[in-house]
Amino acid sequence: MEEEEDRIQNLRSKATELLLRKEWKDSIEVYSELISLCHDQISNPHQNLDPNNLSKLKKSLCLALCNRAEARLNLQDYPQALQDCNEASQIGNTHFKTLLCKGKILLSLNQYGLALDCFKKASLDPNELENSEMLNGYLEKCKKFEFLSRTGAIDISDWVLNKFQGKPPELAEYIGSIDIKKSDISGRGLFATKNLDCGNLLLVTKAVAVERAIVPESVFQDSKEQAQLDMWKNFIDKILESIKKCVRTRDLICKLSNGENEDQLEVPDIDLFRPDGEDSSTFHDKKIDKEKLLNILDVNSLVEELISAKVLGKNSDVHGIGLWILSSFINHSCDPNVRRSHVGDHMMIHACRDIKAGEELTFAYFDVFTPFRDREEKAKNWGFVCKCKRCNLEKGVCSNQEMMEIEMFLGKGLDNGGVVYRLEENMRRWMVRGKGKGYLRSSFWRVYSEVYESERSLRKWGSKVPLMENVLDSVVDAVGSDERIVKLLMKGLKRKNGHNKGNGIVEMEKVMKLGRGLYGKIMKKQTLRTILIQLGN
Ligand SMILES: C[S@@+](CC[C@H](N)C(=O)[O-])C[C@H]1O[C@@H](n2cnc3c(N)ncnc32)[C@H](O)[C@@H]1O
Repeated sequence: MEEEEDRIQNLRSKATELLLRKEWKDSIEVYSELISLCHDQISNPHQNLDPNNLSKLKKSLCLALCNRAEARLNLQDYPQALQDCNEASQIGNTHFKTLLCKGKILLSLNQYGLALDCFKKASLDPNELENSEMLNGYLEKCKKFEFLSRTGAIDISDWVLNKFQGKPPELAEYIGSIDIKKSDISGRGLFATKNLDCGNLLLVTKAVAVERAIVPESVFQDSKEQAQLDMWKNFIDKILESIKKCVRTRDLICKLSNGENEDQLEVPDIDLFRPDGEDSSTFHDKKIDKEKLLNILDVNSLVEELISAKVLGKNSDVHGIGLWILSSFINHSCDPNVRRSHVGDHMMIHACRDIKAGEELTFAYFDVFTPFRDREEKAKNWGFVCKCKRCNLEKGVCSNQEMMEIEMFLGKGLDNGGVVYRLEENMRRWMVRGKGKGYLRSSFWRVYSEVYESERSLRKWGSKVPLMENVLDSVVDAVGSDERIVKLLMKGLKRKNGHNKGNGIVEMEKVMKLGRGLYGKIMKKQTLRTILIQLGN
């Protein structure tokens, strides 16, 4: 018996030393040995332990489990760390260290409400007053995140005003008024469950993994391709690592499309994707083969679009690829109604126009300011034929002989004003009206924008082409807000009002509405105004 006690004592000292040295993997190994020794001692029927020894053993076991959980937490192995904490709580359910560790794990898993309960319980321990400042920090963070995940009241103004420097703001995950349903476009899609205003936040979701690399535009094509290949390989490794650590992540990834028989796929309950929802124990230990995983990543991974890169023209050489699970249910449309923006590893989705309850949410997988045939090619690279309303309409128009001629002229450097004039004339003859006009103008955005940007073109064609404001209104109506529209509008305003006279209130209101469509209502009005003015410079 004494011998066993000495062994326990030795293992404990060794493990503690490793833990203090932050040698997580080694400390886990020694703690595992210690834990199984404690288990053997407690359950051995020949031991005849007196209550005092039994209580001492249980205390050692509880502490070892909790310390192993701490080491696992540091390796981001949350499910196993949580299991250790749960076992430790069965032995001593008010053990301060266990409650603190469990709270930290739950916070990392974005389970804010449950984490808050742990920290609150820990704060009741009268023997831990010296830790109250640290505990208050966690309590405040949990309360803030719990509020944000319930309301989506996110404001990133300070970071934006600081020119996106420093660490991006910490965001809570948030699922707004959305649901997963069968889609008329393909397979499943995300849908609005209530009427939404342009700019409303719908989803904040953290990536399973993101891999970023600097790929300078100036390098040779070969080096660029190699850098992208390396990035993709590292990204896959990161995903494999997350899957190995967490059955829940693996099961959720398994629910994504691999591009085959999408219409037969089941429609999962959106609650499965809520961090505070299902417990990981309800998930099944299914295997996912590597080929299926690669197909899933191929269909669902997205390239980051960084706000800072777009607004300030900075970091444009930084490329990132990531997998965001819930937003992977969003189908593409060339006439999208939501947009995404990226802050750190979080993707935020907001309405880029007013949306009616029951409408499917769609964003653009690729640039929609390009002619039908280019988009058709891009969709093909994604592995699908686009079934959106706009493509259906343009498919008919674009097979028209005259339209083909116009497209041919585009490549031949013909006067852009002439192309716009012909296109407008033809739309009149083909009786293309309403949204259809906006669709075609968006498809030929390059020529329209070049005409409106050039004083020379405007002098020559100004009386024969429609007013820029009318064209921009129809394009916004067709494809929603876009940086390029705001840029042109701001330039037009400058031209009209002169450089120093400021912008008209009514016009600025219009630009602000476009800004809300671009970035969502996640910034104070003044901050949004500042970045929109920068966009026009
Ligand atoms: C990221 S997933 C979108 C969610 C998917 N529909 C599902 O059920 O999981 C991308 C896949 O959806 C389909 N898809 C998305 N947008 C589409 C569109 N506009 N037209 C046709 N298929 C589309 C394609 O099969 C594409 O590979």
